[in-house]
Amino acid sequence: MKVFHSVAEAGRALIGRALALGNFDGVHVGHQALFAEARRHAPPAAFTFNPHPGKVLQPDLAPKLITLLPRRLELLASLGLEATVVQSFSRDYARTVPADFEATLFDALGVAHVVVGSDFTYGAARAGTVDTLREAAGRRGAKVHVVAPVTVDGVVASSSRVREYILEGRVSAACRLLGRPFDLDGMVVAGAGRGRTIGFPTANVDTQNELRPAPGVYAIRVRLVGGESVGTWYGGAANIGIKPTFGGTEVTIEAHLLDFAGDLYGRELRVEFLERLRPEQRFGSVAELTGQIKRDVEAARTVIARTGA
Ligand SMILES: Cc1cc2nc3c(=O)[nH]c(=O)nc-3n(C[C@H](O)[C@H](O)[C@H](O)COP(=O)(O)O)c2cc1C
Ligand SMILES: Nc1ncnc2c1ncn2[C@@H]1O[C@H](COP(=O)(O)OP(=O)(O)O)[C@@H](O)[C@H]1O
Repeated sequence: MKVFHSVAEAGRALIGRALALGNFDGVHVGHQALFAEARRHAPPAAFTFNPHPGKVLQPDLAPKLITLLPRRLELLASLGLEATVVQSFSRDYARTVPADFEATLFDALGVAHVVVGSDFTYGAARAGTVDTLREAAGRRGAKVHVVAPVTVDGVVASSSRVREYILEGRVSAACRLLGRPFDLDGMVVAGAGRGRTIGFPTANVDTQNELRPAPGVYAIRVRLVGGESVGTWYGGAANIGIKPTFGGTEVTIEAHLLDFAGDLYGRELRVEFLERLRPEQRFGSVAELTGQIKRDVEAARTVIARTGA
């Protein structure tokens, strides 16, 4: 997938294409429906903003992102989009009037089809609507396709709903709306070195991702992202929390990989959250904790076998 960091850089590359518009945080099943619709009309491409407009316009209220830009682009590429335009979003850009945004799409980029969700608005004060977009397209012989909200088990797929689920630790519910497990990438850093001594070494994952699941114990899949054995998957059990048994105060994300022995320090991992197993607890002794971790690992094996990981 080609990534253009401005409309000027895209030049004539998107002429006649079907362009899906949105922030696409999380690239959930609703977003995926937009790309599927685009594909029905012409070679598909996406137009998205970075930073997220909320971060620029209301930094204090801005949500934690499900996907940082590199992951968002990776997902868009995996869905078969030919190109994505990443429009840099600023307070200045936010003043773009609807007619100028329309000119960007249909005159500068020259796309033949635009695909949006039914609640799409654009331009300063969100004055542009699906109706004004349709008129602007019609005047140039282009078409607008509006995709109805996608629901899963009666829940409308939305980035804000996915964020809510993740923050509540409801990672299997998030998975249904994302169409894949929620994941985060991070580097393995050193911890207190206690894991090995209790029989469950854990990779401490230092992530840049803004959103993390609520504290608790999870069944996970882990993929090595860079270096040796890239792409290999391991099942695992993760703890997100402060390790109250040891009087910890800082929240860490640690992953015990099943059937793995080796050195992970300095490696990059992708951790996929499959299912929440239980809340984090304070145990009266290390023996009680390790007894419980054994049971967690067995529970994780069952989940992983069921999800076909
Ligand atoms: C599956 C799993 C579940 C865990 N559950 C808890 C827990 O409920 N309470 C707790 O205090 N620590 C829990 N831990 C964290 C362990 O205390 C931690 O892995 C161990 O102390 C090693 O820490 P270190 O990496 O800082 O050396 C869990 C770890 C794993 C892998
Ligand atoms: N099955 C495994 N799962 C996770 N890490 C493992 C595993 N086997 C070996 N390791 C290694 O052990 C390290 C964790 O050991 P641990 O004693 O918990 O130390 P630390 O507290 O520094 O993370 C990992 O970073 C990794 O290099």
